Amino acid sequence: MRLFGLILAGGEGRRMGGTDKASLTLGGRLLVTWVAERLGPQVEELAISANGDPARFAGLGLPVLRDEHPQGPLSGVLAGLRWAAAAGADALVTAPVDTPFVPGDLAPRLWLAGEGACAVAEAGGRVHPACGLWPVAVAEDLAAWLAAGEARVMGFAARHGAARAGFPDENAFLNLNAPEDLARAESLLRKDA
Ligand SMILES: Nc1nc2c(ncn2[C@@H]2O[C@H](COP(=O)(O)OP(=O)(O)OP(=O)(O)O)[C@@H](O)[C@H]2O)c(=O)[nH]1
Ligand SMILES: [Mg+2]
Repeated sequence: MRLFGLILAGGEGRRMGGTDKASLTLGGRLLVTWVAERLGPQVEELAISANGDPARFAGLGLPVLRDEHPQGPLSGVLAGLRWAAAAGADALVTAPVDTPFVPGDLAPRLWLAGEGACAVAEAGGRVHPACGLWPVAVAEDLAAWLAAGEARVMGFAARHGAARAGFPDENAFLNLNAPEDLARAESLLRKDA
């Protein structure tokens, strides 16, 4: 089984005041670095899904994949699936750049839950579909789904009967959408220290 990984960082961060969330720091480290360090060891190859100037990620040494048509996170998933398929991977594991505490066993648990088919993460009764596993075989169906104007990750997961992989720690999926979420993540870090 060849699993590739993708950090979703193609959003505009409007709730964060229009900041590129990848460039925010938590505990003195870039958010994109947090996610790269957690997801990278779980996959064979890792890339970043982002629009705008790719030079801002040069320090990470990872491929940067642009959306063909930015239409939400699924546009990034499609670019990632095409990249993974071209390199002979079986599936892509995605995690958003604003989820710094993403579990170190995300990929294997998603893989086990879905037995290689689509799977999404769940913790504390909430589903986190941007933390998901997508077989390369769904790429063209995703392209058609996006072309039909659909954009919801949860909707696409449901369309493929995605399995749910349960995780014990809700904080692992803490999503930094607004400045107060970043403050909460900083306070969790201080508690752990
Ligand atoms: N490739 C790609 N990723 C996206 C797109 N829109 C959102 N994302 C990513 O999907 C994840 C979840 O999106 P949000 O939490 O809404 O982030 P966002 O869109 O940057 O923030 P808001 O503008 O406040 O909604 C984040 O990691 C985003 O970077 C897009 O059009 N293309
Ligand atoms: Mg958004």
